[in-house]
Amino acid sequence: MKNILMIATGGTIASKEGDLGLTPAVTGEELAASVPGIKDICHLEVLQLMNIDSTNMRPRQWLMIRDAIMENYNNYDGFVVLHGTDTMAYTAAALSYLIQDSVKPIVLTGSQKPMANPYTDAKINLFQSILYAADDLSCNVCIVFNGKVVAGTRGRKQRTRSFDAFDSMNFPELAIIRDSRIIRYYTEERPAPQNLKSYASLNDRVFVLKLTPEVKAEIFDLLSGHYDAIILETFGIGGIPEYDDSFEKAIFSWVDSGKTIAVTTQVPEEGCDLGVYQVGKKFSNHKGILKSDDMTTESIVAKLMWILGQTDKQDEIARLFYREINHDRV
Ligand SMILES: NC(=O)C[C@H](N)C(=O)O
Repeated sequence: MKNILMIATGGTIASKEGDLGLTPAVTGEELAASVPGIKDICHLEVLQLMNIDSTNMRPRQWLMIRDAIMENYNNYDGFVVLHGTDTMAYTAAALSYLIQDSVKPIVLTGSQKPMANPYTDAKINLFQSILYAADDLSCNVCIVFNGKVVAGTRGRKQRTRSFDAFDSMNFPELAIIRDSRIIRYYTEERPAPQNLKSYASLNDRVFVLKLTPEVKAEIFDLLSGHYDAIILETFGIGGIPEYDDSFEKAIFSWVDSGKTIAVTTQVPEEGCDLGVYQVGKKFSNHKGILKSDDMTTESIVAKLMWILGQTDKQDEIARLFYREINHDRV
């Protein structure tokens, strides 16, 4: 029987109604005890790492989760991280970069309703996550939620209330789970155990700038003292205003000074291509401007924090950015 470590971090799944609203209060042990059938699948142990709403989850907590997994890596066959849904896509992406080529699955899950709610989705999500983590064919970082298995770099919280909270963006779901049956849509290449790579540093000076009509390019100057990288969410497939030259100047001087910029789109699906319209093309081949193609913004944030935690050399930043990791870009 497989040994699975469940790492509890909080979220709605662990929440109770208090005077000020829902807040995490239930332990991982109590959550596991609420779900029938776990003993038939695996031997489960629980580590209570923190108990927070994922709104309060930051890179320092991503590193704590990463450390908990790496410290226990040799003693378990798989890991389930209980996590709030609001920032789960960021954490799943961050873990995808911090722990690469893991033959042992690292599964994130949570719920839209607390475990104690009579109509909760917590039991099935927890059960199916453990089932997936204990399956021989599972590997790498993923989200298991509402019967879907989504690669850790492709998740997005798309709905605030429904049980179907997560979608897999611009990439097929890896599998679906119906009751206790895993139906795989995608055969993952299983990494060789000796190829496991883990990283322990992040640079959190990464900012997402969404273009809106009339936003001022001076924002780049205001950001430069605080951030090393900007992720620019352009219009459509890659439009950047050219009614004057302010954006061109701001963007070129940002990258020419050695800082990082990754260009993406604010449209949720199908990705970015700066080369299509005149309003993007001049940025498409300028040295240092990174093209995000079909990556999610959550993954770009985590990837740049990981890359800038390893290097500040522009060529190396580009090399790592364009390397496909856990299906983050095709
Ligand atoms: N459904 C949830 O888990 C939402 C909660 N606010 C969290 O992200 O921690």
